[in-house]
Amino acid sequence: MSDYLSSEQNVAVAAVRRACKLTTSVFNNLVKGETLVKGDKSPVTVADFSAQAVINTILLRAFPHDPIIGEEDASDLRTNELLRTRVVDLANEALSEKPNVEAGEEPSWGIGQKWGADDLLAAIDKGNYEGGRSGRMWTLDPIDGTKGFLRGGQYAVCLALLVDARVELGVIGCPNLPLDPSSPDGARGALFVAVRGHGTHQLPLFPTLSADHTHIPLRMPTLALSQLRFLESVEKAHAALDTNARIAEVLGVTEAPARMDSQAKYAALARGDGNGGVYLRLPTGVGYREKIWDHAPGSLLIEEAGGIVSDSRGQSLDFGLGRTLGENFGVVAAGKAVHAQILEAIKGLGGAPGI
Ligand SMILES: Nc1ncnc2c1ncn2[C@@H]1O[C@H](COP(=O)(O)OS(=O)(=O)O)[C@@H](OP(=O)(O)O)[C@H]1O
Ligand SMILES: [Mg+2]
Ligand SMILES: [Mg+2]
Ligand SMILES: [Mg+2]
Repeated sequence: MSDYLSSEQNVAVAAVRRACKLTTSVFNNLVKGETLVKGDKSPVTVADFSAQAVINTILLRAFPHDPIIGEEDASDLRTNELLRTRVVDLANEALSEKPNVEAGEEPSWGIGQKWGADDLLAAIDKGNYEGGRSGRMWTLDPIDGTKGFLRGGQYAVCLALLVDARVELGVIGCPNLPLDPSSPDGARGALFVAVRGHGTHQLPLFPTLSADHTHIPLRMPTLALSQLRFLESVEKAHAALDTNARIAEVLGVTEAPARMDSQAKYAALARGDGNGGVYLRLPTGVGYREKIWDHAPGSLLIEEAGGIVSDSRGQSLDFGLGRTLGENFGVVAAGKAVHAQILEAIKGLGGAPGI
């Protein structure tokens, strides 16, 4: 582990691990009937709320002055007692487990104890920061790929530290991603840590041996255009998948795309899984603004593994505009050898929705 941001790395890794243990156990005991419908119609589960309660509780005790931009807020919990009780119990189960000293956990982070409902709801609501261009702030997506989570597919618990609108630390827990991409049916649960200037590393999400704390460096493979396989969203509403197919044709990419929910796509790309080579997320043309917690940690995973991330027009992602990426549209994440050619191909399709 690099010395730069070492205490932030320790705290973020511990918080993400505890949240992933919680989401895994919620899934195993699921519970499909407990899905809520939010105003935006996206499914929100007890796991989202309790994972945000766990991570924010830890961040608030470890770094009391850092604001947090989190996806969820506690308003549904204030009016729904059954849901509130479930979330409080789940969060406390995850928080009260005694600190794992070998993994660097400390009691002063609010772990090894139980918290009251008021404290936990307040912790969730601490994720309401508006963001901005200066200072330190965390972004949190307690479950990215909610739909993937519910269908037993890929999802990710995603945390990032921004300093003056630049991502300096990204931590992503992927409970359902194979630890070793060459054995897709082997052990699942991978944790990814990227630190600006210090690379992207992988380690087991649920360590059992001391050796499991060893960070393994990741480097994106150099692939030619003809070798690429597109990584893309599962949900048609989230990206213009038809346009991806046209771009594949223009570029001579013949492999069928791999569809995967969540920022697990960035992790798989950073690791070079199945000759990924590019993650293409083109806007669907409905004016959707991407949320910063959906891309902050993932984009650093790619940059620190040697790749390039931009929007679909070639602009850098701007994390300093608030809770959304503002005038950035879509995302193109790819290896250095092919990123520019992919942007050219997108430009060539000028009339496609949202481009
Ligand atoms: N219309 C639209 N366009 C683009 N993106 C959207 C849109 N609506 C939602 N979202 C965000 O997509 C996040 C899910 O990530 P993915 O698209 O990579 O996964 S998947 O397609 O759902 O499988 C998802 O994150 P979670 O809500 O955390 O699951 C959303 O923030
Ligand atoms: Mg959501
Ligand atoms: Mg998300
Ligand atoms: Mg989410």
